[in-house]
Amino acid sequence: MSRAGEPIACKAAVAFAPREPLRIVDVVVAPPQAGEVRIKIAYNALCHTDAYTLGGHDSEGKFPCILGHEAAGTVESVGEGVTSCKAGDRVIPCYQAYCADIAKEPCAHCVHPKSNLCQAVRAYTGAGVMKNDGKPRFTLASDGSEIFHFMGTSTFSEYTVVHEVAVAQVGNDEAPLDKVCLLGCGVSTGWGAVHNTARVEEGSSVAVFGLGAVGLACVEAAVEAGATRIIAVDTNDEKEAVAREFGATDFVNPTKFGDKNSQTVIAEMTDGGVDYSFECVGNVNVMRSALECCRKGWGTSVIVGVAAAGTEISTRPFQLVTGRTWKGTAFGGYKSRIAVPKLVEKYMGGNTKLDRYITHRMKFDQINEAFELLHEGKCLRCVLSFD
Ligand SMILES: NC(=O)c1ccc[n+]([C@@H]2O[C@H](COP(=O)([O-])OP(=O)(O)OC[C@H]3O[C@@H](n4cnc5c(N)ncnc54)[C@H](O)[C@@H]3O)[C@@H](O)[C@H]2O)c1
Ligand SMILES: N[C@@H](CCC(=O)N[C@@H](CSCO)C(=O)NCC(=O)O)C(=O)O
Ligand SMILES: [Zn+2]
Ligand SMILES: [Zn+2]
Repeated sequence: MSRAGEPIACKAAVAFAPREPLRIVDVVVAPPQAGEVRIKIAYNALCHTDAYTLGGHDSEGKFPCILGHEAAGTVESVGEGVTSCKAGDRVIPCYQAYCADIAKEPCAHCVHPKSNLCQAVRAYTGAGVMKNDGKPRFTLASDGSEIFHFMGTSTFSEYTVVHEVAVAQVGNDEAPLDKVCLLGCGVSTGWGAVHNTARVEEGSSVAVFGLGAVGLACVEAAVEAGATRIIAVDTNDEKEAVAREFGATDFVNPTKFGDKNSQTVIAEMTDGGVDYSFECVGNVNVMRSALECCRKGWGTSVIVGVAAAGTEISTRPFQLVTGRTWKGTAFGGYKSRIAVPKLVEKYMGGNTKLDRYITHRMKFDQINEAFELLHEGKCLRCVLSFD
């Protein structure tokens, strides 16, 4: 029986306050308004950014909220005027929207070839509300109080409401949602950081700092781009095996460098520095090392990690005067709604390591255990199922 136009009561994992475990409670999800889509979420993975916001490090973090932004599901119903998807479509919610083929007046970023930072709904997703009326669509079943959205996706709920501009079609009917949910954030971001943001060329040398799913996706893409030296850097020795499996040629652990810093060690290993580096940790000191381990003259460092509120990056300006470039990337530079179905096809073509990032599977109600695994460095991606 269709529940279109009606509120839906369901389970969600609510973050009531920073640094508190999520609580699975009954919530009410309002019907989608104009330009909105209600999605039944099937699978979620945890990204470090969920942990970062739950940890109280996000200057945009609002509580209580429903976290989650790496997921896949099926459209339950759509609001007035929605044309790009319909009930029953298999979709991936995208925290990074794309409005060019939907909005009457697309934003400047969506029409510009150099940006994927759609601004159509960004102010609202940052504030944890929907654009139409400036309110959330979630309320607590127990007392009717409002619960904020997160990153415009809030996928840690059986049902969520997102803006139409944030809904990517899976496209391929055969694509397994329990795998392609990963394309909603971390893996796509690492692939895109290498191919779109840095544009790593054949024969390059690369250093990747942080070997979670994002960093390993950088390693995977660097191999694909033809990099011949890939130095994997992590403080956890247990990451060496998986880094080498993904194609890293070297592994180093900065806690074992003694008096030397990472930039000195990597410059020595490469006779002057790497062509490209990727910071996939979210630590401003590591960001500095990642920049400074790049080769004078042309080395480029890409910041992928998300650093805590209040922190700032620094380096000697001389590092840039002498030809290094410091860049950053959000969702790997992919224009989300048009890129995601292509990434699904790439996966279906069989030439990716996407399955390998899934190290754990759990039921949705084990979500706090999944967060613990992520913090302990024991998992790349844990996929949570609602069934
Ligand atoms: N820019 C984007 O669009 C985007 C997208 C997804 C994730 N992120 C960010 O990317 C980062 C990585 O995400 P993830 O899900 O792979 O995280 P993760 O927690 O799975 O992996 C982080 C890795 O960094 C390692 N590490 C910790 N401190 C280190 C140090 N000082 N030096 C070297 N390695 C260190 C850890 O051992 C771990 O292996 C996070 O900051 C996340 O918020 C950004
Ligand atoms: N809210 C934080 C910034 C968080 C951040 O940088 N998010 C990344 C995506 S992380 C995905 O796991 C991003 O894409 N940022 C671009 C954007 O949010 O528009 C803060 O306020 O510092
Ligand atoms: Zn846009
Ligand atoms: Zn993420």
